[in-house]
Amino acid sequence: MYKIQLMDNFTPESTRALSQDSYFIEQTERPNGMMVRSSIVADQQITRDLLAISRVGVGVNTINVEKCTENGTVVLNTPGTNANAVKELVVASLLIAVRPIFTAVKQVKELRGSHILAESEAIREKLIGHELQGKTVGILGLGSIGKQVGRICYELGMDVLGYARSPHDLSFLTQVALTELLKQSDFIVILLPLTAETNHLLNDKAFNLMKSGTCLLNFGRDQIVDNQALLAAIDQGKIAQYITDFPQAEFIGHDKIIMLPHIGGNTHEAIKDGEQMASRHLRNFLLYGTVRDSVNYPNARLLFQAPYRLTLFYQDSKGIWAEIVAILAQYELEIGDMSSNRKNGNVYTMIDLDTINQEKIEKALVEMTELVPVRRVRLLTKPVGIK
Ligand SMILES: NC(=O)C1=CN([C@@H]2O[C@H](COP(=O)(O)OP(=O)(O)OC[C@H]3O[C@@H](n4cnc5c(N)ncnc54)[C@H](O)[C@@H]3O)[C@@H](O)[C@H]2O)C=CC1
Ligand SMILES: O=C(O)C(=O)COP(=O)(O)O
Repeated sequence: MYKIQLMDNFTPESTRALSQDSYFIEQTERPNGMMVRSSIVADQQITRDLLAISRVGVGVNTINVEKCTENGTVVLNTPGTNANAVKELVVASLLIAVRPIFTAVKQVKELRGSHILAESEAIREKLIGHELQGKTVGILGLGSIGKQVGRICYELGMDVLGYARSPHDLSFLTQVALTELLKQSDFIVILLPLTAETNHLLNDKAFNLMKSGTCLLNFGRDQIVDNQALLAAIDQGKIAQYITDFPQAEFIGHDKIIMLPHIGGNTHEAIKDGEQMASRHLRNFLLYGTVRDSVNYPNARLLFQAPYRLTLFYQDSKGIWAEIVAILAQYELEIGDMSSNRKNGNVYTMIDLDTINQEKIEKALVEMTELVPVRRVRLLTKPVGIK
């Protein structure tokens, strides 16, 4: 039985994949698996018992991934499940940026009397907007969301620039260096994760490169923008409008800043898809050792044909594999089938075993766990019902 802790409110249907036969959902201080949406996972919650954290959503800045990696805890997420939701809100925000929609609705609400049509005709003069067509939009981050936003902006008739670390072959946008994107764009949309590299990526230097009157949209994370530099850029006229999905105290009441309460991925469709994918990922890792969509483990899949499976997660260091093989040989554990994959200096290996001797496997597990580069060793038994 694996103990699963649900860190946020999840619908019963979405956690159906966590079958009651193999899982026990409870609030416990030492769970083996965690399902989390936006709650912060505290460092002390990353205990030795914690095998996996499954994030419903994409950003993992609320989880200490480095600590999880050292602890051998896999961190899984659900890329793509909320991409359409964010894309649609970015389009709405671009339209809000060019058309005085809120002011228009407010002014019409204030109209009274039988001449409402004539009166609304009269207020139109001060409600003239702009069009997106023909303007240049620069997209920072060409992942699941960035690509979708790029495509729809192209379909809206915009010239689309994109910034990414590696080359992408996307017919609807031109990939450029960051400085070029900042210089040429009328609209800049942040769709990057928060990392050490992207923290305050938009600082004084970046704002100085921008055109006067640029409109900035932030759907990535708050800290990608240096707030003080942004306020100065607004004062200098570099930024005409800032629309962010991450409210900040220092922006309250600012007439050039629109704040949304982190609702980019907040649709019933995206939440349902994300929860289902996260619970499937968690179940497949706990039961079969399968890894899909992890930020710290490499992807790994192996048909579970033998009765037993050994999984090892270890630092990729010289001689480690020879040491593991020596332990297998010493305790007469014969490799049936195996898979081994690398990511960011770590290796994840699954070894299927046809037969084990209980006493010997226990000793082998202890010795493997004691190898310095090894972060996590697990012995899985083929679940009943799997052919
Ligand atoms: N406002 C909201 O509700 C939501 C916000 N997000 C945010 O948007 C981010 C992106 O989401 P997805 O597109 O789904 O993720 P993704 O993982 O598909 O894409 C992220 C992209 O950013 C790129 N990237 C990372 N560091 C970079 C750097 N230093 N320079 C250039 N490119 C870099 C990656 O290579 C990847 O292509 C998430 O990490 C999250 O912070 C995501 C979903 C909802
Ligand atoms: O997926 C992400 O990174 C998001 O920002 C969406 O977060 P949420 O799942 O809505 O708390």
